[in-house]
Amino acid sequence: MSLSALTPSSPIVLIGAGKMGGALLTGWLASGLDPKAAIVVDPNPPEETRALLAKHGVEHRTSAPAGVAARVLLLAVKPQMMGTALPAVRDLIGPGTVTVSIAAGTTLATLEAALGGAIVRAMPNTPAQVGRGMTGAFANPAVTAEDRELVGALLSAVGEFGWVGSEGLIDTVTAVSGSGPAYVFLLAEYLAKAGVEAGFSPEQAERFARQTIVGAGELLNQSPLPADILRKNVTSPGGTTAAALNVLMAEDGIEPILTRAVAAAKQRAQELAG
Ligand SMILES: NC(=O)C1=CN([C@@H]2O[C@H](COP(=O)(O)OP(=O)(O)OC[C@H]3O[C@@H](n4cnc5c(N)ncnc54)[C@H](OP(=O)(O)O)[C@@H]3O)[C@@H](O)[C@H]2O)C=CC1
Ligand SMILES: O=C(O)[C@@H]1CCC=N1
Repeated sequence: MSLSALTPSSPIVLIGAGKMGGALLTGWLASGLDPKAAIVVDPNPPEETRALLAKHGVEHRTSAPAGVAARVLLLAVKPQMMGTALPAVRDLIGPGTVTVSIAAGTTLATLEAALGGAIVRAMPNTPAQVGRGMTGAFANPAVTAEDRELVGALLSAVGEFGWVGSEGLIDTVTAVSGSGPAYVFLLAEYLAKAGVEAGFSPEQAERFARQTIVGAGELLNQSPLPADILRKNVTSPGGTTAAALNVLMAEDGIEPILTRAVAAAKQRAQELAG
């Protein structure tokens, strides 16, 4: 099913159009969503979203409109705002509505108690802003095959998309790919800092570190080889990379740290569930 299933009388209503909501809307519009088939509800959208709404003529409301039954209700507010947001959007739900929440931690049980009906929990990430996201999703039993197709089309509009087999795995998606871009950006920051230590100017360090992450990511993207082989291809026996990897792959190196970081993110997702 394509986004043409969404029409002015059967619209998608986006609640919260900040970083993620704005990225999703950008992808939908680029994938052919009729701007008249979208309504955005956000009391205070950021400047980029305001420009996007103005450019495409998408209807913007500061609170949920009356008399609208959404085909898709997409919740993209912070988990901490859900308590306020959920009662305010209940009237947007009709018999054919599928609700999609991208909030970290907010459970299907919470969403079902507040809204009922067909509900999907999804977890995208910020590379969705450039159409290179990774999104995982899990649906409750009320979600129909048609809903799944439509939700899949919406989430595929900003990158890769896949259903996961249990709700618990959404917290794993959150910890690995939802938060994951931050881990990669931190690596870019620290590589640049280490470059300064090793003699670069800050500008040089930023350029060489950034392009290394970009280039390695693109090689990983284009190559059929798995990450460990690509790593080994950089590593000459007895060479410079081996010297660095001896540090990074030591017992107290990057693996236990990353494992702890992902576990901490997953635990926080579970805490956000309340
Ligand atoms: N950022 C990320 O990397 C990812 C975030 N997520 C999830 O996406 C959700 C949104 O995150 P993000 O886009 O980063 O957050 P943002 O703060 O950028 O966007 C949320 C937007 O919703 C607005 N808002 C607040 N309350 C309401 C309301 N009651 N009704 C409508 N709009 C409201 C906010 O306005 P105001 O600023 O005035 O509060 C803001 O414009 C979160 O639940 C997060 O867990 C999921 C994947 C990745
Ligand atoms: O930090 C967070 O809670 C959100 C969810 C995944 C990425 N950002």
